[in-house]
Amino acid sequence: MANSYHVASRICAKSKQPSNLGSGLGERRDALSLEGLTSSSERPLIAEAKAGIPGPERRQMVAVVGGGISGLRAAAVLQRHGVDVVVLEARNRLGGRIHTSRRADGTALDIGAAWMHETSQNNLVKLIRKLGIEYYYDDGLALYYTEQGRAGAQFKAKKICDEFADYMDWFYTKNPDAPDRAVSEFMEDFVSKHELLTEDDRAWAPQVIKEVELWIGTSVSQASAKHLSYFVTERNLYMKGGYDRIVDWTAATLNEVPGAVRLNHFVERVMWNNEGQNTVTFKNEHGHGSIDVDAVIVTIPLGALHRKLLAFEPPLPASIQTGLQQLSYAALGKVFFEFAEVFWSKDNDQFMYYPSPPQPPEDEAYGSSYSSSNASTPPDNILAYATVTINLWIMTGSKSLCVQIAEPLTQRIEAMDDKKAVYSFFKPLFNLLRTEPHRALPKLIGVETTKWTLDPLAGHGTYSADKVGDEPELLVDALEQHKRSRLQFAGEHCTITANGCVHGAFATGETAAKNLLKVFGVQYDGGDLVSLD
Ligand SMILES: Cc1cc2nc3c(=O)[nH]c(=O)nc-3n(C[C@H](O)[C@H](O)[C@H](O)COP(=O)(O)OP(=O)(O)OC[C@H]3O[C@@H](n4cnc5c(N)ncnc54)[C@H](O)[C@@H]3O)c2cc1C
Repeated sequence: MANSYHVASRICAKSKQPSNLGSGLGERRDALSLEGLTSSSERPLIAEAKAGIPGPERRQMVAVVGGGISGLRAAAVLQRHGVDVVVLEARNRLGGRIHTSRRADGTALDIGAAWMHETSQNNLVKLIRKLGIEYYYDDGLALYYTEQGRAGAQFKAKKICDEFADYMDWFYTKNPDAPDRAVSEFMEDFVSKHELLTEDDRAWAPQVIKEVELWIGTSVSQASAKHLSYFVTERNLYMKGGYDRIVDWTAATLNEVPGAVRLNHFVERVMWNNEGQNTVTFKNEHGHGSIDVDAVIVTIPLGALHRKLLAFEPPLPASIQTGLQQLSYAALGKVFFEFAEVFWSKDNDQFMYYPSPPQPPEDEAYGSSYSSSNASTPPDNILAYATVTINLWIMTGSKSLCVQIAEPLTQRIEAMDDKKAVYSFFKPLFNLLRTEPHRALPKLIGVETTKWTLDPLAGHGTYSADKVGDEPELLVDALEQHKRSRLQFAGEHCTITANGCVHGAFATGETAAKNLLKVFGVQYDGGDLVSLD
């Protein structure tokens, strides 16, 4: 997630079934009740829309594959310009990787996106007041922890990470053709050559840089040094009132048109060409069906495209295929723990934990301030990983913590069904977060784990990430080359600016719609409150 930060201070199987796996914590079944029409009744509807008026005055019909924020925005912009749209969404809800779970009292809990990032440039912020959405800027100071407890002076290692990020940026600007390297490898090199660092600095800076794992969703041993965006200045706005409010606003005009939004429609195949005869085949509860349209916008996640969840006939242009391959997909996980009492600091928005440096050989260890444990192997529990724990007591008023983790740990934890085992794994972290007078941890009320990595409709992950060797601009360049095509793509992976983010995805939906308006010869109206230009 190049230009954003998910925590705080800082992109066929024809027979594949829709899984409707909810990515955790229950699907929202009630919000949109439009059930898919049967394939037999769809055909006359579409045929009606396309029939009769030849030439430019005939209304165009666009199929949007996927009802996440990018697909909904694309469809809404086209609809506003008089284009007929049909959004085909495989799940029983809209929003995709925006998924708000609501309690009986209305309290919102976001299982997917939870923050608006880059708030100074993010036009979606304008919807906060307009829609009266409760929000919280989590600018409060974080507390830092290591295996030994609350962190001390060694956390000037954070400043060394800032210096390292500056250095990487400068290095690749000066040497654009230098080979890409893993962030962790580059960091080891940096600290070993830096003459003015102490032993502590050299040991801890590579641990502290792991904090970026919680923004990008992948480990520093996989992350690209060349493309790492390291942001520490932006503000982040927590969507206390629930991100689904933004989805509902985006989908509002679509929901007014019967048949424009079809849930439980799993698209299997897109047959496309640039002459205007495009066909989308799908599966729903009634069986298989197809829709003939003038153009198609595909918004399924990058991870789903990688796994060929959807077939294209003819195959995609080579440049788009290459672009898709040269961008990776990552997995941020969230684990929610509810307790009977708040035993952690009520004053801090979040708690950052850094794992101990690897133990040096015995004869070098004397006098060092590495791990207090004598184990030469890291513990097989949460203390071996960098985590950020979100204080939901402050955010939502619930006696809950949300621990955010990155791959490969995300896959491991999300595959665990035994909640007791999950709690045991995380307990050492909670012991560190205890404040007086809590000598023992209070009763655990509940544990919930996200399931994005088990979800084919989310591409078995959460958002795009630049891993070593990736060339993220290739996909964006390829999409630009094909901007007059009747097959468009949108989604968080289709942008460099704000990629991986809700506002980035939203903007790509608008861009895909504008591209098709040009193809159709329809004048763009200049945009609305939240348009980028
Ligand atoms: C855990 C997590 C935390 C995040 N945190 C943040 C955050 O704090 N801030 C932020 O800005 N962003 C965050 N993001 C990223 C953000 O949620 C996404 O970038 C954005 O929602 C993606 O929107 P999209 O339209 O590109 O894709 P999606 O929302 O994934 O929409 C694609 C849709 O296509 C559907 N689909 C898939 N296959 C088919 C098919 N064959 N037929 C029909 N439909 C199909 C899917 O069900 C889905 O609804 C987070 C994401 C996750 C998962």
